[in-house]
Amino acid sequence: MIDIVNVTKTYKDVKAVDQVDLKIQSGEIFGIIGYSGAGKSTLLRCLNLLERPTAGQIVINKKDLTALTKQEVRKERQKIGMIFQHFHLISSKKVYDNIAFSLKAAGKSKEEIQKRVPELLEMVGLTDRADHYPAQLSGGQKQRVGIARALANEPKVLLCDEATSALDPTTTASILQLLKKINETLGITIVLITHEMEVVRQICHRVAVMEKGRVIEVNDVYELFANPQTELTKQFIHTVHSLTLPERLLIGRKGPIVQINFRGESAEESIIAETLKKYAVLVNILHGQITYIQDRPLGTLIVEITGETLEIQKAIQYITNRTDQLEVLADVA
Ligand SMILES: Nc1ncnc2c1ncn2[C@@H]1O[C@H](COP(=O)(O)OP(=O)(O)OP(=O)(O)O)[C@@H](O)[C@H]1O
Repeated sequence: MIDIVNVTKTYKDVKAVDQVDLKIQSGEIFGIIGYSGAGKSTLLRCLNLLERPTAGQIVINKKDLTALTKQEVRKERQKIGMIFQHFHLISSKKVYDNIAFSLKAAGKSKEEIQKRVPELLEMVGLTDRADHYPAQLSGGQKQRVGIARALANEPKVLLCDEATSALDPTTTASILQLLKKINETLGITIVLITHEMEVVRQICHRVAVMEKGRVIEVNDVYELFANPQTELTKQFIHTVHSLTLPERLLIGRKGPIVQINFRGESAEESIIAETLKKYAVLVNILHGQITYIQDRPLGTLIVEITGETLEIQKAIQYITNRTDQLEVLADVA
């Protein structure tokens, strides 16, 4: 659906985007995560040619946008909606007219506009706010207007530029749910950029991690959480799923302390109970967490295992075979 082919964007001596290759599938919610300055916004803006790549191609639905004239690009851009962190609404226009504005710009008739705006208001849950001005709305409501406006001309792709970064966690969750609904019911491909792993966890199917203009890791979101390949990805994951054991819990222990990572079905099985039945060990749970990603559990448990050395070794081997990963955090001397 969207092919980003070896795209580079340079500003004087800054390589904001550096040889990025990505394929985004139709109907996907694709996240791009990175710290400030990683090049996310620039890459996103290259997708609808708000920024023209210095090198490389943007191919959407088999059409190479980088090969089109300015006028042709303007036409293609109508098939790509965009929403922004700070909403970019017209403050002097009411909600209804903010949405009608993009329909007018696309040359829609008065009748079409009168039919379409109420549909859009209903879709984003703002039917009763049509006559309000942006200043009379909450941040979440403003973003809903932004979404309605972006969907007005029935785009195939929706680009989201840090769309929830200005919102509180509850409002963020409701906007993400709305985006998910739009993706599922209208089949629109969504590309979103964010610096928050929680946003990726909540709605993305796949994600690319960016650093210094480059994509350093791309994966299905669950796989990325379960098996991160780079330090930066691990840092992002730790913001959502991580366990740090207080130092004092490591002192005076009688057996090894192990961290067990469970994924998929193994997170829901009674592996610890079965270990206790099979081997003469005691398992003392010190810390634990289960995170759900795309409705699949990813669990981490930190336990102390005590008993005879041989039994402990057998128990560790058994747990290792049954789970995704086991790491001995502290062994007894
Ligand atoms: N118009 C511009 N002129 C010059 N340099 C730019 C321009 N836009 C971006 N840059 C530079 O390109 C790099 C990437 O910026 P970009 O905004 O794409 O990163 P980002 O990951 O989206 O960060 P943020 O989340 O802070 O917006 C930065 O070093 C930035 O200073």
